[in-house]
Amino acid sequence: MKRVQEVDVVVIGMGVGGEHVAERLAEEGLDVVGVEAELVGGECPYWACIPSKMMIRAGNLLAEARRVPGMAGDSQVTPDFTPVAARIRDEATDDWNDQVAVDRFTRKGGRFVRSRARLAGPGRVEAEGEMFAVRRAVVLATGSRPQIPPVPGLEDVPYWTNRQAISVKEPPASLLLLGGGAIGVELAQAFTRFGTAVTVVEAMERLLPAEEPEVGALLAEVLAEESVTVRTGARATGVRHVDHAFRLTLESGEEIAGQHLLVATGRRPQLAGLGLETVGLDPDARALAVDGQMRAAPGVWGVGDVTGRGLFTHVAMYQAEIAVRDILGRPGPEADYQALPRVTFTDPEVGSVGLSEHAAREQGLRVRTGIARVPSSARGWIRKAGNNGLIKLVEDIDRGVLVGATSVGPAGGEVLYGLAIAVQNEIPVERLRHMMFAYPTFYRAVEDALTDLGHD
Ligand SMILES: Cc1cc2nc3c(=O)[nH]c(=O)nc-3n(C[C@H](O)[C@H](O)[C@H](O)COP(=O)(O)OP(=O)(O)OC[C@H]3O[C@@H](n4cnc5c(N)ncnc54)[C@H](O)[C@@H]3O)c2cc1C
Ligand SMILES: NC(=O)c1ccc[n+]([C@@H]2O[C@H](COP(=O)([O-])OP(=O)(O)OC[C@H]3O[C@@H](n4cnc5c(N)ncnc54)[C@H](O)[C@@H]3O)[C@@H](O)[C@H]2O)c1
Repeated sequence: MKRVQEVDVVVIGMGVGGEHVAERLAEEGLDVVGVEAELVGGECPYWACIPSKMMIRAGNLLAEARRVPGMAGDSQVTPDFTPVAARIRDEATDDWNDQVAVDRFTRKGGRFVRSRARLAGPGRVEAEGEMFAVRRAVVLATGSRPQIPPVPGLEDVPYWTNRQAISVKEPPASLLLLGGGAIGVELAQAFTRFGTAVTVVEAMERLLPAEEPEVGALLAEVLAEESVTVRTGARATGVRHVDHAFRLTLESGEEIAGQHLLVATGRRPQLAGLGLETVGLDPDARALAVDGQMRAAPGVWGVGDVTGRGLFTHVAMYQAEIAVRDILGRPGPEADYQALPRVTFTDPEVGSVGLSEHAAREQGLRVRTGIARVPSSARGWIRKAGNNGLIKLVEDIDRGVLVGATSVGPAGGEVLYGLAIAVQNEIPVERLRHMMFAYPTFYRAVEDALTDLGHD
């Protein structure tokens, strides 16, 4: 017979989403148990956002230094990955030790349990041989895991996921990257800048296929200029690992080789083994269905990647705050994803918000688009080397508001901010047209894109 302990809240999974809920509720004085099977903080600080952005920052420095000739003198760049790997170990992950995060939570009054937890009926959670009787809320924040495609042979070879790629001490001599999505393009560029021979194999017709088609075309050009081999519309039909090398066979019959193989073909919510059926939820669902207040079932809330909405840290944090409010019984707006922003941190950065032109048309909207190219703007022309980019706006003609926008450029993710405000707040396009745009900023290209609206 297990010991039963009464608590107010149990949070299962202490990634960015769960950690935020657990800390906030503990601060509010609730009796909170946080259960984490691996590291408190989850994927983002240890194997994802933060260390990958450290690699990217280092790669960007190399790229800027390589742009000096013809612009500001001479430069000779000798890449060295040692400081990058050291920064990831020392500053980002504390050598994959979460003690600081555990202490932060317990100092706020929470109780931490390192275990894999599961639901054991309404208001019941089992973890580390203990049973918790939960008075107020169970929060499911179990995140996502890599989705591995059914390529024959893949299960038998030592492929990498983001975890191994992030943990390297040296860049590989060559890398096959299966998947040209967010991870694929970010890491392809970061590694090529350190001398890795990278080949990206993307099944769809373009890189970042969920983004506007102009984005995939632009990124393919940028990556090709940096010696990345990009194979789009390419399906892998088999893989072997022979003599310390991976050999990937494509549908065409061609075989490509690399020292390592990184599989970055998407992620799927982590629901297996959670005991969802014990609270009347579908254990085979693709994602945890939640309402606008993050409720999944009576007494059960869900936040973060597990909900399948966006799979971004900022979405997990946004949902976490809504769940906290709701658990505390405080009123507030429901989750609203109409202006969900995304930024892929390539150079140029790819920012987008709301609907792509295709998605808007699929929804039956009458749309028109406007495009401006960053190199044609004053700031882009001044910048010269490394000035690739574009602004694309999608207007709902009937309402006269932007429903989507894309901003690619040297500061594409930051330029997105104004566009996100416009989409979120449905500011009339007519009013945007009469704003002043500081000269010569990158965001001034938005004015050109507004002028271009309707001139398709
Ligand atoms: C390479 C890479 C780069 C990324 N870069 C960015 C970026 O730049 N910006 C951005 O916004 N997003 C980025 N993301 C996405 C971001 O990492 C995720 O959206 C974010 O981590 C989701 O947080 P989460 O709390 O939902 O889940 P997670 O961070 O996955 O945390 C879930 C936690 O639950 C634990 N867990 C699971 N099951 C159980 C159980 N039964 N019991 C106990 N614990 C359990 C897991 O061990 C894990 O620690 C990136 C992802 C990857 C892979
Ligand atoms: N900057 C950021 O915010 C950032 C960066 C990295 C990752 N992430 C998050 O992590 C998640 C996972 O990243 P990801 O790049 O793995 O997923 P993704 O969904 O962004 O891209 C996966 C890509 O793999 C392709 N693909 C799928 N099966 C394939 C196959 N068999 N062969 C070849 N290509 C195939 C898809 O068409 C897609 O382009 C993303 O959805 C994103 O939410 C965010």
